[in-house]
Amino acid sequence: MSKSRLPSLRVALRGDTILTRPRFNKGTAFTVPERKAFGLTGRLPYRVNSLDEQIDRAWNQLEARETPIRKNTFLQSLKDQNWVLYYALLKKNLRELVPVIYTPTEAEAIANYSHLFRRSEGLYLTFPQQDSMEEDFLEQTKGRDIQLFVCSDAEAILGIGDQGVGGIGISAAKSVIYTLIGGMDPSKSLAVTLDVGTDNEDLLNDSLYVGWPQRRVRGKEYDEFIDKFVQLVRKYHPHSLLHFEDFGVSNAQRLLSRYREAHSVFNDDIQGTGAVTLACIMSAIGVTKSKLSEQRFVIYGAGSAGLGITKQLRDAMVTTDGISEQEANTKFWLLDKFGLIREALDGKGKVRDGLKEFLRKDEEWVDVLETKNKDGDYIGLLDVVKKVKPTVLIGCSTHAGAFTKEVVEAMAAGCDRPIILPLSNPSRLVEVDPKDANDWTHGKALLATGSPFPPAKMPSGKDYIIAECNNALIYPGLGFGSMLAQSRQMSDRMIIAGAQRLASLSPALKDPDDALLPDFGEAPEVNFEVAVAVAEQAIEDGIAGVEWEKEQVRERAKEMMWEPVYRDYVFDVDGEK
Ligand SMILES: NC(=O)C1=CN([C@@H]2O[C@H](COP(=O)(O)OP(=O)(O)OC[C@H]3O[C@@H](n4cnc5c(N)ncnc54)[C@H](O)[C@@H]3O)[C@@H](O)[C@H]2O)C=CC1
Ligand SMILES: CC(=O)C(=O)O
Ligand SMILES: [Mg+2]
Repeated sequence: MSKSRLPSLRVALRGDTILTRPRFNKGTAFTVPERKAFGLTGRLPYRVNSLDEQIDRAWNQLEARETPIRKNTFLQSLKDQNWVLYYALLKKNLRELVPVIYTPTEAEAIANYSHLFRRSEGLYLTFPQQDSMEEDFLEQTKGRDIQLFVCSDAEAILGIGDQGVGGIGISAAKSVIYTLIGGMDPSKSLAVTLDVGTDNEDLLNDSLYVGWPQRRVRGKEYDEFIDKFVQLVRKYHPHSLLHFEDFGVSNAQRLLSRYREAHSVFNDDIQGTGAVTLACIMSAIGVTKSKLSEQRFVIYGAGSAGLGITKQLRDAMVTTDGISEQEANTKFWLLDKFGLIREALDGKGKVRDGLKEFLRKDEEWVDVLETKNKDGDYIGLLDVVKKVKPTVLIGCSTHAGAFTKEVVEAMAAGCDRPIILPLSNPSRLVEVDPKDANDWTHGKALLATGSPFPPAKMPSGKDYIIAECNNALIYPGLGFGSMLAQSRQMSDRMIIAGAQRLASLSPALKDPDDALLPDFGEAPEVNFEVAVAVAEQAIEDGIAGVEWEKEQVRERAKEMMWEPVYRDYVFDVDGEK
């Protein structure tokens, strides 16, 4: 997919300034004529390096750091110095380094944000400073063609909860993935933290905490603060994509519904996770040779991800199998902290609004309740698995180890090839180690996890590759496709088109013993295909903002993709800075 040589870039910065701007800095790769033109001859050692040589040196330095978190901080520094080198190094070692800059290691970096802090990145919008929000916003965005904002209020970072201002880490990591895997020009995206305080006691009591050390603002004040930010995005960058990440469950769906008609808004935990899980399930039912509507789904953890997955699967079932929405709803059993979500819990503050469509009838559970003592009306996962005999079990609960041996064995007793997706991140929060699920089901389970895991062993001795069912395998393509088509919305049809394209690339389609999803090492090629499908769908549905035709999508996508290669620079006082 590599492009032919790019035209020279006219740059207005020189001397120390160009060396300290990661977008332009090439370090020892500045050529002799560039060193002369930009006042760098005396500022750099003699030898001119190629990008490959720089990658080798950076890799050696990285290898010398022994722990993942130290590698993460090294890479963070490299990103602050030289974007081309940073992305080229990551691209060359994608499978090894994505876990270092994303889940699981980024969770540790975020949890220690204030202690590891070296340099700011992105846009910090803080509740008590909202009077200057427009000014602060324009300071970083004026004159820039920002096409993507990735924002978080950090209430539910991965599975590690409220991380206050450290949430900038997830916005930044998700932005990096957009570039690395989706081909997004990093100068056209901005990571944003919406610091509305934190309810994390450890952070509130930490004298080194760098965020606003107050309890979280909620209700009307919160909504107004978020709205102020969204309106700035709409006013100054009407064609941008606004990506919401790791908001708390009480706000995530609400904000998505509020803004999705008005702007191209995307909630990754709801829609991205729904899309990648749909693709994974489509691949798994290809192996079991059954239809979506023939599955019985147990979803453990009915928060943003759980509900996003449920709705995505339900909608796909209606579209692909032609059943009614009402009938499709009956294929799901959702559990949350209070156990199975059923009628008796409704009205007691135990069922969130979005879940009401999926309430199970109490009368179905009379026999199970009879086996419990008088006050015990908690219907847990094992009860549900034994009675429902699910074909699919999905975990997005943050409850480590919830899929016990008993649960997994009960599931395997109820169907031939149980589809088990413990999706909670980071790795330590996984509902079941896939190796155990594989052993307990004698290699019958079809497995995928949210963070990377090593292969399991099939009874034949063959490796079973554990697919990584993480929204990062699809959201860069969804976002890139939407931006490419300048779509006014990220529609459900665009998301389904992306998920179908991803599913069509699954290794398990060719070999049922292979992984349920493509390897992360192939994520750039896979996301390119997803982006093409998404843009084609937007054009077909008449919601794209471009003049060109569906047949041109592929070519346009190639032209728009950013690649980590050095361009030749020409000094020009009116050039870029
Ligand atoms: N693989 C992937 O692509 C993704 C994975 N996730 C992971 O899924 C998990 C949940 O994320 P979100 O949905 O964003 O969080 P969330 O906070 O919106 O949802 C978590 C839900 O689990 C419930 N829960 C907590 N303890 C439980 C228990 N013991 N039993 C049953 N339910 C319980 C909570 O009440 C809540 O409703 C996290 O670990 C996150 O990292 C989230 C998004 C994408
Ligand atoms: C992957 C992701 O978005 C999460 O764990 O929250
Ligand atoms: Mg997330």
